[in-house]
Amino acid sequence: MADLIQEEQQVLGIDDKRVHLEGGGGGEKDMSPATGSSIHRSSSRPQLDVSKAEIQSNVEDKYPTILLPNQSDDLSHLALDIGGSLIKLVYFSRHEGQSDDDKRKKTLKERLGLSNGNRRSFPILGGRLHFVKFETRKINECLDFIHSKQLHRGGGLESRYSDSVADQNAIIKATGGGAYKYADLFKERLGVSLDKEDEMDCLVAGANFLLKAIRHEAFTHMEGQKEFVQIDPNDLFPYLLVNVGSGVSMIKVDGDGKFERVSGTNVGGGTYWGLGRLLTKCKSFDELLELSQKGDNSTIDMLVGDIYGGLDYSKIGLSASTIASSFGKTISEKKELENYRPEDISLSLLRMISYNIGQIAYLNALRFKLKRIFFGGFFIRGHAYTMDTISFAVQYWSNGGAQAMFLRHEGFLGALGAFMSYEKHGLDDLMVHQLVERFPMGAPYTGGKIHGPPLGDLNEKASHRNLKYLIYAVKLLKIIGCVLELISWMEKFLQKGTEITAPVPMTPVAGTTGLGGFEVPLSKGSALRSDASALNVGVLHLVPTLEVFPLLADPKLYEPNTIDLADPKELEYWLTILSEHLPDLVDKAVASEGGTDDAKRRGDAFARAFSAHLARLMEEPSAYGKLGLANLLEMREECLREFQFVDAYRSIKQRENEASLAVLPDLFVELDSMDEETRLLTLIEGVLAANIFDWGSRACVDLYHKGTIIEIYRMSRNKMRRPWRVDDFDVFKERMLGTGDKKLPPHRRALLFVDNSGADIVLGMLPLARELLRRGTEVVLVANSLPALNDVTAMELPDIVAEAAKGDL
Ligand SMILES: Nc1ncnc2c1ncn2[C@@H]1O[C@H](COP(=O)(O)OP(=O)(O)O)[C@@H](O)[C@H]1O
Ligand SMILES: CC(C)(COP(=O)(O)O)[C@@H](O)C(=O)NCCC(=O)O
Ligand SMILES: [Mn+2]
Repeated sequence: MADLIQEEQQVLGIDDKRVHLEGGGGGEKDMSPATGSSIHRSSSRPQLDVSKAEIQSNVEDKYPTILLPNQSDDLSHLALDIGGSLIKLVYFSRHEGQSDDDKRKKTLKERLGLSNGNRRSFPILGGRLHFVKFETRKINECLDFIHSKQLHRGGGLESRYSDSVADQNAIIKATGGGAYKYADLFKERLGVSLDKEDEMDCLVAGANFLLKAIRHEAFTHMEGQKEFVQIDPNDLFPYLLVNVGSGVSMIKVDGDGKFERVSGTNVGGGTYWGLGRLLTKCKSFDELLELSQKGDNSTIDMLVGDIYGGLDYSKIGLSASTIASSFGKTISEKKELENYRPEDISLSLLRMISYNIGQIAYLNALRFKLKRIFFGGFFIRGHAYTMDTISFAVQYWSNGGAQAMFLRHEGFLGALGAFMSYEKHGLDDLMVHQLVERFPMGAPYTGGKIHGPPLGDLNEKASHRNLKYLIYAVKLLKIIGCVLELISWMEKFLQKGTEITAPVPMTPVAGTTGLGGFEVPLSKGSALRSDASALNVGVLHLVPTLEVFPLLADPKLYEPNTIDLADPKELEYWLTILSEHLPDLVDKAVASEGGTDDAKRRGDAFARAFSAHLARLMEEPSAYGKLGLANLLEMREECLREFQFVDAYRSIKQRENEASLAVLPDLFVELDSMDEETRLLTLIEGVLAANIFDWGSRACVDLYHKGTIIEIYRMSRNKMRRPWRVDDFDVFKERMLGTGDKKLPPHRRALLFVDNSGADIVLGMLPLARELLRRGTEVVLVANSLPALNDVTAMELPDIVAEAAKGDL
């Protein structure tokens, strides 16, 4: 067993079977001096330079940092798109723990109670892309934001440069008309120069990047139904990009950097907002959009039926309910503006402009024989009615030949494009799986503390607590997606325990639209959150070391979500499971932090925030993009982490590891008494039997109460009857033991992907690893880098293995 801790032993970190190729040994693909930096290019701007990288390690340091000798602190990380209506910001922040975050790491280390040792570390390289927007007329708020986050100073908050000397040379990439208009203001207020990038170049670069790099970025929206489309990056071009900002640009895109602006219209987002404001006195765009949801446009629009005495004009295919003339009814001399409902005006206007844009887009697609049209720009605003109207126009006029698609990062194309124009960050080289979208889960992660007493006794009956969470969830639901407001709301809520007014999702309205073909979509998917910053666009986490395991039979087909939650029944089932499991999880999380008052408060806040997300998903399954089970579970872990629960199952894992380690020597004796063939079968049966110890499964949790670990393990092992559901044992046996005289050399290296703590790793996987090591095979244990339920993490493995080795005499 001492073999297990020999130098060859490596531990890799994985997130759902995507492997971080990091840590020591041969896994450090991205850091090896030999491979150098694949994203290194010569340019004036610095980037994440991984050439000559090495792991810094000394005996006491369990978390040695990765030294990037060629890495400047000054990562290019902010770009702007200053449009006629809105300023869009895209900025990059490095992952915590990479630079000056050692303090946090120390406390994490202390909290986990980890011992010393000369072990390899698993730092997370990379960073996050954030998306924020401001109204152009409130540019000062934007300047304040940039200043408060020190985004204009190259290295962000952790910048070494503390005064303005370095800033005088700072350059920020900027696009949109405002890059010209406000250049002096930026120089004056922040001391930075705006490096102007062409708006069309940026729109195209942003769209191409998103469509290639983000899974399920594009979707269709027809009659209230959103469907994500997976675009094949090799079959993307040509397409028509329609950016609906203040005005509308239509661009035929033939490749990266290959495009032509073929058309445009001055009837765009600014027209809807401007005319709408004049006609309805609305104070904000969202208010105007919200009004439209309660509108009935048949009081404003002149329908075919109004002209034809209620009849269809079927000869040319027009039904009585088709709009013949937008706003045509308002010619009536008997009525003035105040006699019309603002709701109806807003809907009529929205429909007129959306339909017109859809129609012009189609005509241009026809002109250039383009089948796919992507619509971006903040006019879309993820609004169901807008998207349905555009889709309807495209579909109707093209007879189904062309398809309208929308983008989740709709309004950020230009800003992303400007961001990409920094030559050296190498973002464009990234593969699909290296960007992982994460959503702020509601914790006051800006550094604010959760104040006040825990709300309610955590030992209350589960059902009561479920109900309580549900009520809070409904309240919280009103504000999810609105990060900045959410934080202050959450803090206030926890301080006072009273309801604070928050933006309310709009109620469903159904009615005639005169659109000729479909009704006003229900509020499903159309709820507006009056945020100026967040939409439902998550932060894109850039994880340059996250790779799909290359030795999978077909890595391209790898899909971490084993269950697709697109089926409403499946979704309801899982949301219910997670909801029911919540009180139990909170108890464990609180216990893992010593059951302190602070932990209880955080536990309570976590439960409310997570319930709110569940409720939101129940209402709108695609609120956060395409959803699979793995995403849902990851969301829960993210949420726990945001509420500072570093490892909710820590004490359970410890207990189970100890219990399993205590019986491991007996198991070794039992295994060693067997002949080779029986032992091999018993080992594999053991792997299968031990894997049932999973706290994610209700049935298993019930089982735990019925016996000791070794009893349950033996019972399960004895119950194994071949053939198993997936049974390759005969092939495996032949490879391991050979047939007759034919013996094969041992495997050179085996990667064991390990799952749960306790019996699974100790009684299942380690005996198998030991067997392989005895045969001279190098063994690599591959585990999650971050805790998830009772999963064993890469960081925990060395201690477990060391303990196990003690029992192998
Ligand atoms: N919070 C908001 N304030 C103003 N306009 C908004 C808002 N949200 C969406 N819009 C719509 O988006 C349009 C601006 O879209 P955008 O793509 O940012 O264009 P621009 O680059 O011209 O600012 C506005 O004209 C309006 O129709
Ligand atoms: C001038 C613009 C490129 C500016 O971009 P915006 O701020 O609207 O995003 C755009 O408003 C536009 O394309 N307008 C339409 C002009 C026309 O083709 O008639
Ligand atoms: Mn724009």
